[in-house]
Order: sequence, then C-alpha cells, then structure tokens
Amino acid sequence: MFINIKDLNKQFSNKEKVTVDILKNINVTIEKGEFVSILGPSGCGKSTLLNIVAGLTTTTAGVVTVGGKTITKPGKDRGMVFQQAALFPWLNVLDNVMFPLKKEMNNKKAKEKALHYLRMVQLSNYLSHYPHELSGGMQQRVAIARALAMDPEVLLMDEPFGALDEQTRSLLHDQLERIWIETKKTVLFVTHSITESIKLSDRILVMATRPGMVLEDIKVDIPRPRKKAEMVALEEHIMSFLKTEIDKVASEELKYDSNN
Ligand SMILES: Nc1ncnc2c1ncn2[C@@H]1O[C@H](COP(=O)(O)OP(=O)(O)OP(=O)(O)O)[C@@H](O)[C@H]1O
Repeated sequence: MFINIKDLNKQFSNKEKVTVDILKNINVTIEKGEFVSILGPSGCGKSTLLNIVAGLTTTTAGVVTVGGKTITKPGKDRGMVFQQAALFPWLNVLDNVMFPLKKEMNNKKAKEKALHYLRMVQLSNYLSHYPHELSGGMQQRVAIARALAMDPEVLLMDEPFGALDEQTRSLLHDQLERIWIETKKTVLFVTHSITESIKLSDRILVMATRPGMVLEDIKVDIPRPRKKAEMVALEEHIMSFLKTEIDKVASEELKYDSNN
C-alpha cells in the first residue's frame, strides 16, 4: 500500500466550544497510481480528510502514512489543487508555473519543466496570458500544471472542477484522465458529484456524515473512457444510499434554521 490511513479520528470544537467528531474510524489504504475519489454530502469531512493527508490539518487520533512516512506537515511528495486556482494575478501563465520550480532548480530547467506541463494541459498558446485573461477552466489547468510540475507522488484535488460549468467540467475530466494515465500519479479527489467520481475513479470512498465515516469503498470496474450509459447503474446504486446521508444533512440544517 502507498497511502495508509489508519484508525483516523478528527474532532473540532464548534462555536459553543463543544467537541464534535468530524471523522471517525477511517481506515483506508490506497495503492500507488490509484485514482480514488472521496464522495459525500456537504460537511461530511471530505476536505478535512484530504487536508490531513496534505499535512495541513492534524489528526486527533490515528496515523496517515504516504510511502511509509508519517504525515505531520505538507511536503513536496504531495501536490494540491483547490476549487479556486489560486494563481498569482501579477504573474503570467508561464511564470505562475515556474514560480515554485525556481526554488528547486535554475531558470532554464524550471522553464523547460513548466513548458512540458503546460503542453500537457494544452495551454502552450497562452504562456504570456495573465490569470484574469483566462476562463475558469483554463485557470484550473494552470493550477494542475503547477502542481504536476513539482513532480509530486500524490495529487490531492479538492473539488477542482466544482466551480466550473458542466461542459468545461466534462472536457477537464477527459484531460485529467489522460494526464493521470500519462503521469501515473496517485490521485485523491474530493467531489460532490457522483457522475464525476464514477467517470474518473478506480475506487470511490462514499462517506457518511456526522461523524464522517467511509460507508462504502466501491471499485469502479467500467472500462475507460467511460460512457454515460455505462455509468447509470452505478450512479443509481450510489445515489440510493447517499440519499439518506444528504437527507440527514438537509433535515439537520432545517432544524438549525427553525431554532434560530
Ligand atoms: N477548522 C475548523 N474548525 C472547526 N470546525 C471545522 C473546521 N474545519 C472544518 N470544520 C467542520 O468540519 C465539518 C467537515 O468539514 P469539511 O470542510 O471537511 O466538509 P466537506 O465534506 O469537505 O464539506 P463541503 O463538501 O461542503 O466542502 C464541517 O462541519 C465543518 O464545519
């Protein structure tokens, strides 16, 4: 196993200073090169789990190892892509990708590497464009190129396409799948979308909420590239038990609302 999440628990204090279980008894192993999605309703702890693997959040109990090393802080072995591309607005596309590389290598090498990954995300014609001149989907492709250029072993993606329209999303699914096949990275991908998780993943960790636990660990056996019609049955299967979790969140939010 490459990533090992063992007996993980995470608690946070809420506004009333009460300790709340956010993640409980998470035990997951992920093999090198696997594409694994974390799917679940809002607030079930998907980002918290990803942030713990990233080393951005500590655990309350349990251990996460990547390549045998216990995670205590962020590291170059793990690259992160967020819902917002978080590019430097004052740097053009090429310089945005080169920025972290320049700390690791000379300018010539950094430029070669940046160009390689910008070609991979099909942005070679936009090197001198600034972030505000790009669409949301293009910005995300720059962010993906920037993360990949650091050559991490694991790519951690937190709803990277969540803010994009359906069509752009679908194009980026195809691109990401191609890049994943080409680079053989291990990917941990947080999403709300059942369709997205089926389209992209080898495995889907479906999470329950309050506390966040892994309800099902589903292996997606549909040959790639996956067609809509082939995905429907699995979509319905996942929806059938995820609905209970979504309803749970909705009714708790309504309860909270009527008490305030
Ligand atoms: N730093 C924090 N302090 C206190 N509570 C937190 C903190 N971070 C997250 N939480 C709480 O932990 C729970 C899980 O949050 P998290 O963002 O991991 O969920 P999520 O499944 O990623 O949600 P979404 O899909 O809406 O992004 C939420 O109830 C959230 O309010």
